[in-house]
Amino acid sequence: MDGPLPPRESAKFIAENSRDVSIDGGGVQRVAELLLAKAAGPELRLGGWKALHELNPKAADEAAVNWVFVADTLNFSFWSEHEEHKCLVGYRGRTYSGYWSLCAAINRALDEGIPITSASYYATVSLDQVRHILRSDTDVPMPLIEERHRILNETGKILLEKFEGSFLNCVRKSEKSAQKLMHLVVENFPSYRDVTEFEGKRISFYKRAQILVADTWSVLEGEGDGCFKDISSITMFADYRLPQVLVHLGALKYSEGLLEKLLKGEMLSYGSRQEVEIRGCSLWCVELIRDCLLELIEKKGEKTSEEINSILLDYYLWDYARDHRDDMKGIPFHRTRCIYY
Ligand SMILES: Nc1nc2c(c(CN[C@H]3C=C[C@H](O)[C@@H]3O)cn2[C@@H]2O[C@H](COP(=O)(O)O)[C@@H](O)[C@H]2O)c(=O)[nH]1
Repeated sequence: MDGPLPPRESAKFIAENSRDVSIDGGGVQRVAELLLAKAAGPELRLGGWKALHELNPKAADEAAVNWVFVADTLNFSFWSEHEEHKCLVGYRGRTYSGYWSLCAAINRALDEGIPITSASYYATVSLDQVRHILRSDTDVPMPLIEERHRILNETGKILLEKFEGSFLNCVRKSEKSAQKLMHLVVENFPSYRDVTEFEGKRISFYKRAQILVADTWSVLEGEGDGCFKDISSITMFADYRLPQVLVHLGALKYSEGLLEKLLKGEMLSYGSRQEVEIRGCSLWCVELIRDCLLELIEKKGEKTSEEINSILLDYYLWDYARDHRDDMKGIPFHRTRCIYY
């Protein structure tokens, strides 16, 4: 049986057939202009991954690659029922929420001598140990703890069996192809198979597989094993924050009915029509923003420190969403509880 449509083609197909979500051309242009002002800055460059995020590894060695692998294996579903009542992790004097609470918990475990980034450890780690490692400073635990435990055991066992316990061996098998690495990951690790159906077609987003490739590229600083010749073929990562920020910036629009549903906090199930339209239109929207930005850079002869791709746009927009949480209060994010994003 043929595989699903790749993410970029899936997104184009969804955007062309979407009913409740649409892309606003004027908004796309405005976001591209916002990004143009940053094109030569520190955010829209590969080095930002380390320079702007204190919890990310500073090294570019095997241990750092295995840190990225365990972080992206668990990189899903941090949103809480009530925004003011959520999982928080204190680490080295700062308090972290959401995705960063996961990174803080990983670094806290390593400081405590728990080898959470070693496959030989997490292949057989117990549920109680995972509860301890991911413990929250509030009475709200990190969501889906049981699924995180199951996925750690499953993923650790596969990494030991097929890649001698190190994700760097999987990276090396990709022969510096981002696409090959993405497919190696989804073929070998079931929890990364972010695939569903839309209008009778099998489509894929591969959100965690794509961000894993991107973070591997970033932690290896785009050099050596991380010098992927086709890194610009990786698209933005279809999570629940990017749609929210794209609506906030006016590049994406929801129908009245869908907006009302999201404002009420109703959940959308993984693979439902509206959930797929939100993810697909967001992905396609970022592709259009990238095309528009590259045109503007060309026209203005703007100098950029390196090639701008969808990964760097995604990272920037995700950080932007983090830094503008209050401005975005009125814009709901869609609530889907799943292990894929
Ligand atoms: N599109 C996209 N989605 C991303 C990331 C990240 C973090 N990665 C980079 C960030 C800094 C470093 O550079 C990392 O490389 C997490 N997420 C998703 O967001 C959600 C969590 O959100 P909140 O509840 O607010 O923490 C959840 O679905 C999570 O999977 C990204 O970069 N892009």
